[in-house]
Amino acid sequence: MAAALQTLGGGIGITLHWIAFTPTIEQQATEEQKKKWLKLAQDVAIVGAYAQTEMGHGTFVRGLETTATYDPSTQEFVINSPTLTSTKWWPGGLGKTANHATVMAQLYTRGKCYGPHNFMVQIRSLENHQPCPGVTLGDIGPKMESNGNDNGFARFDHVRIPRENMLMKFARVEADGTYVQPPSSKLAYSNMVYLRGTFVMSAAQALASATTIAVRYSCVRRQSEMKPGEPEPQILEYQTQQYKLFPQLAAAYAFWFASWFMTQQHGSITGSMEKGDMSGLAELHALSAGLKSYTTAVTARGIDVCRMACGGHGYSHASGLPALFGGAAALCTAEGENTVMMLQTARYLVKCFAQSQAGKRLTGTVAYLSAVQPSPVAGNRNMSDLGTLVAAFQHRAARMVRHAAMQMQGEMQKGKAREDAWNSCSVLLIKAAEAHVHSFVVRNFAETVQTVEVDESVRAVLTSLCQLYSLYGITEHAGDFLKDGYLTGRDIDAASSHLSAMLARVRPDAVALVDAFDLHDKILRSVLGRYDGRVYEHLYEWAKKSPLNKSEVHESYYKYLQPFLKSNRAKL
Ligand SMILES: CCCCC/C=C/C(=O)SCCNC(=O)CCNC(=O)[C@H](O)C(C)(C)COP(=O)(O)OP(=O)(O)OC[C@H]1O[C@@H](n2cnc3c(N)ncnc32)[C@H](O)[C@@H]1OP(=O)(O)O
Ligand SMILES: Cc1cc2nc3c(=O)[nH]c(=O)nc-3n(C[C@H](O)[C@H](O)[C@H](O)COP(=O)(O)OP(=O)(O)OC[C@H]3O[C@@H](n4cnc5c(N)ncnc54)[C@H](O)[C@@H]3O)c2cc1C
Repeated sequence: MAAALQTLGGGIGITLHWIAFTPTIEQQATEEQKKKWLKLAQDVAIVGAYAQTEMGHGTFVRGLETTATYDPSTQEFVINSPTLTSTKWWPGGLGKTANHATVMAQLYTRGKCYGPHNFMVQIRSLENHQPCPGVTLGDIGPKMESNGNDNGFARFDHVRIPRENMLMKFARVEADGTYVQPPSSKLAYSNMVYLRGTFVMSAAQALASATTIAVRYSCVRRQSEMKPGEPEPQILEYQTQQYKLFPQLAAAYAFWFASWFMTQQHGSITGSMEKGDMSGLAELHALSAGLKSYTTAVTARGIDVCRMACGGHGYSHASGLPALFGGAAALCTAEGENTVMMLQTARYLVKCFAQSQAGKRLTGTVAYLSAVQPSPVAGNRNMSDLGTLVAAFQHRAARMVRHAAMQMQGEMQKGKAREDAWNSCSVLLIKAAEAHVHSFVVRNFAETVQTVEVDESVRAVLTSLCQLYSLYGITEHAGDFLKDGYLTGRDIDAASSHLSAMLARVRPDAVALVDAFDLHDKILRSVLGRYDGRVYEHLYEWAKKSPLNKSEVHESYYKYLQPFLKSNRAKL
């Protein structure tokens, strides 16, 4: 559902009801509260927004200014927006659609602040949809994309809600105002972890859509002469076109497989957390934050590569690519800005590295950090072997994590405070965390293709795609692999020539590989990416529907151009 809604460009008022509001009830409400709100939400008898971000703070959740102050005399919370910057700003559907919102606010009880917690607040009347007393609501105005979604603002003027409206699955406030701690203070953020995980699938779907459009169009479009006098070839025959598109196609597959892993990991770790075992929370957070950041960033860049690969027609809204880009750009910022998210992954990696140095054997997605040897053994590597490629990515990531962590340690030994050392190493840390996530995506891709049992030929083509993805990553980041001599210049040359071979090998299957995404024309909404390939006829039909073509002579002619031309002619 989440990915399907985001395919609509994250673009309708009810999107956040499904992807954030309802899951927040599922994850943060007690059984009693679920009985009250979950069915209403599932049946859309109430419509909700997820109201966390404020005008002044999005990233720094601890810095939110909205307050929820408990009043034991009435057993109510008072929700208040004390400053302009505390105005809730951005939540999807908040402006005009929602009549309820889960509101993240600083919880005060018995004079003490316990940090951000979630509260269920009714914001509009269920009778006439007018804002409830004390609530000011509105839309924040046009955005880069997703303008069918009324991202909104909300201000609360001492709005009273019953005590039972605090989502109390983890933390509680008793009737007398006693605060009961949750098993982990970060459980109030569990819905963000969930949503970040779903963004990985949204990224995969967006990149799959863009590559479907660009690969299909590249088979329809013919341009130039490859050999003098011969018919114009399909532009997909040009190696440079394949080099633009096939790495994006491979990344779309890699991200689907990563999203499957993420979903499975989320289910298994949250299952353990339900039983009181919180040990997987840090890894789940680090993995979801890093994957969200990496996949959405690569997707946004990849969609733009697809746009340019479609030449002039790619720039037209008829291609569907500008809208896809706008949607992917939102994924880079929403649900945790990408740099900030990658730094969270780096934070986890630095901790794991320190544990490994102290002799602890690491497990899960970071196990390789203790297994990889710091001193590389150079040699003639078989750069078409998937095992070799996976090992190379792990070595690169382990070296970069070690380098960033040691650099930080060095700065601290020279007397810098930890926070200052962190900031001055944060570019290195980001790169190390990206290398870690990249290495995870490669390994997961390689492991997934090995499990394909249905058909030998399907496994073969997916293996080629996985090799292509890995070799492209190595040639793009050659310096990282060469730095400590793990790969040699000859290895990189071998990687480049294997990559060229893979481009040629994937070419005959390229259309089948995008058709396999099974994206209906109604979902793609692209003239260039039509399944039937009838691009030119439909481009002409599409243009005829342009609002400027409603009349033969546009009204602006009579208003501006005609008098202007007349006066110019009179001067002659
Ligand atoms: C396009 C269509 C749909 C769009 C839908 C969009 C919806 C939204 O955008 S909803 C709003 C989303 N907002 C965010 O995602 C806010 C991002 N910020 C944060 O999540 C956090 O504040 C933070 C990750 C930036 C951390 O803040 P910080 O104040 O520096 O650290 P804390 O004191 O809060 O954390 C200390 C400790 O806890 C770990 N941690 C942080 N978050 C989580 C988490 N979700 N789960 C588990 N653990 C978490 C953090 O790593 C620290 O760990 P230690 O290193 O062990 O101390
Ligand atoms: C399309 C869209 C939909 C959204 N929907 C919702 C919604 O439904 N509900 C909701 O509550 N919110 C929503 N948001 C808000 C969104 O969650 C925030 O915009 C996002 O978390 C980023 O926070 P920010 O705007 O404060 O960015 P900022 O943190 O101000 O980022 C600005 C810059 O500062 C940098 N920066 C900030 N902190 C650090 C740091 N610690 N270290 C290094 N660099 C840093 C960032 O990397 C970035 O370059 C939405 C946003 C968008 C764009």
